[in-house]
Amino acid sequence: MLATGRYHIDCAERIGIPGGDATNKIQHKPLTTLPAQAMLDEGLEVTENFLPDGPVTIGITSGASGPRTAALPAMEEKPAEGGLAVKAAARVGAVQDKSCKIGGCCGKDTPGLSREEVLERISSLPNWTLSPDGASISRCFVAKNWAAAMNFLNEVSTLAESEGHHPDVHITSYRNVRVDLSTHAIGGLSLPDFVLAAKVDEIKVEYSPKWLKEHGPRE
Ligand SMILES: C[C@H](O)[C@H](O)[C@H]1CNC2=NC(N)=NC(=O)C2=N1
Repeated sequence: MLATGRYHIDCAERIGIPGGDATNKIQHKPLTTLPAQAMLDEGLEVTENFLPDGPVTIGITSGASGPRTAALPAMEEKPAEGGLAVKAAARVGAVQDKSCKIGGCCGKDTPGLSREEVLERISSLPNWTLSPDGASISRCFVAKNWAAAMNFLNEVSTLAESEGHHPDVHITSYRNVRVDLSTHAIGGLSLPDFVLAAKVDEIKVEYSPKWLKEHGPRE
């Protein structure tokens, strides 16, 4: 039995690279790439012909804390047009709900994250805090003025629409900004929340100089 490689993927969509491309490919996270980078689809590699010709035995594990709902479909689905991943992802609700592109799922079947996964992922998002009930993450800051607050939230809005995943946004006292993220469909946190949070952190902010002095520089 030919030994194949071992690949770290976050959802079945990474197999076969959806879009009708049923070739023998896998997009995976090398050990040298940090989870926070992978959440932004950075540092991923595509390995072609990752399965050898002829009969193979594939072992699939969702790992100690990975969601079974993400691994099971990959086991049950027969390879089909568009690759195993597209069929499997459809079972996880990704393809059915095209509006949400991040992580490929935003429906009632969206796998929630375990407490351990939430704590691991939020540790790579220093601007964000976990709600007391563990069901959402928030980012708060004071902007320079109303225009700065609105400019930021307008960019958040454009990002949310392009990703099909939407935060709750607030402006109080004309420039205090708060962004809350959770996955409404499951009433809790899932991968899309952390991916969107990382992308929100890439938006330039004009902070209140006083707030910035009190809270330290923001990257
Ligand atoms: C139909 C629509 O795509 C879905 O309701 C999407 C929209 N944006 C979403 N955003 C968030 N945060 N959670 C969701 O469950 C969600 N679902």
